[in-house]
Amino acid sequence: MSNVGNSTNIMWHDCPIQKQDRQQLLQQQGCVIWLTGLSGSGKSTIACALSQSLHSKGKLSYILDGDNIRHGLNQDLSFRAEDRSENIRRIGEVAKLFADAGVICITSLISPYQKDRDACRALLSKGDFIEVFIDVPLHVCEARDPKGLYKLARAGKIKGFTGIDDPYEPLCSCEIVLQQKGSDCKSPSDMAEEVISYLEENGYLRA
Ligand SMILES: Nc1ncnc2c1ncn2[C@@H]1O[C@H](COP(=O)(O)OS(=O)(=O)O)[C@@H](OP(=O)(O)O)[C@H]1O
Ligand SMILES: Nc1ncnc2c1ncn2[C@@H]1O[C@H](COP(=O)(O)OP(=O)(O)O)[C@@H](O)[C@H]1O
Repeated sequence: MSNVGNSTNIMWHDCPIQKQDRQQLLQQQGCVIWLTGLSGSGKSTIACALSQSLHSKGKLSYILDGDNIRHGLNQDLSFRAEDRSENIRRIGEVAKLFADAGVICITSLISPYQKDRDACRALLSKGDFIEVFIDVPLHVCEARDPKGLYKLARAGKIKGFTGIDDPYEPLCSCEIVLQQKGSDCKSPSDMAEEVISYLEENGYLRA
């Protein structure tokens, strides 16, 4: 019996069918691909391109998108620093369950704080957390502005908007950097293929 947080006298139950058995069934390695970057950097688009490419290869993936999860599980959370941290923590825990199920879980969240991303990495076994920084400069994201949110933030109609009056802490160390700089124009599917190459080279797409 143990105590975890506010839960007392609880006991972990194991099942004879484990992650390895599910991976064998799926012929892949369950893992978390953590996409992070500014609003408008391309997280959702790249997540979809990646999921489509994996699907065409017969690999099971699932996307946890920040905007979508805030429609349900995380609808009680705002964009204050502590709520963003709780958003990341919960999605990190859900992603861990997907990885344990043997699924390639793709998360698509701004996740602006290094310590929150590191805490999610620490939830998983070594190699199961693949951090991907979508390194697109603010001026490019702002020029895209597909939802008109940067315009509203610049006009002071949204307070605490990432990149404008709220921080984004770039990555110290991560597995993959996808850059969109100057004349280096990569399409979302080019970027997704960079991630696929990493997965293939590191054995994630076989049991
Ligand atoms: N204040 C503020 N700052 C940043 N983003 C905002 C804000 N308010 C609303 N939005 C919209 O919420 C989307 C980001 O949600 P996330 O859950 O990914 O954010 S976070 O990781 O908790 O920081 C983000 O989606 P993306 O553009 O896909 O990143 C925005 O559409
Ligand atoms: N590699 C890319 N090159 C050019 N435009 C892109 C690229 N990736 C995404 N976009 C465009 O940028 C905009 C923002 O993309 P989105 O995936 O919604 O970003 P995020 O989820 O990070 O907010 C969309 O209009 C999308 O079509």
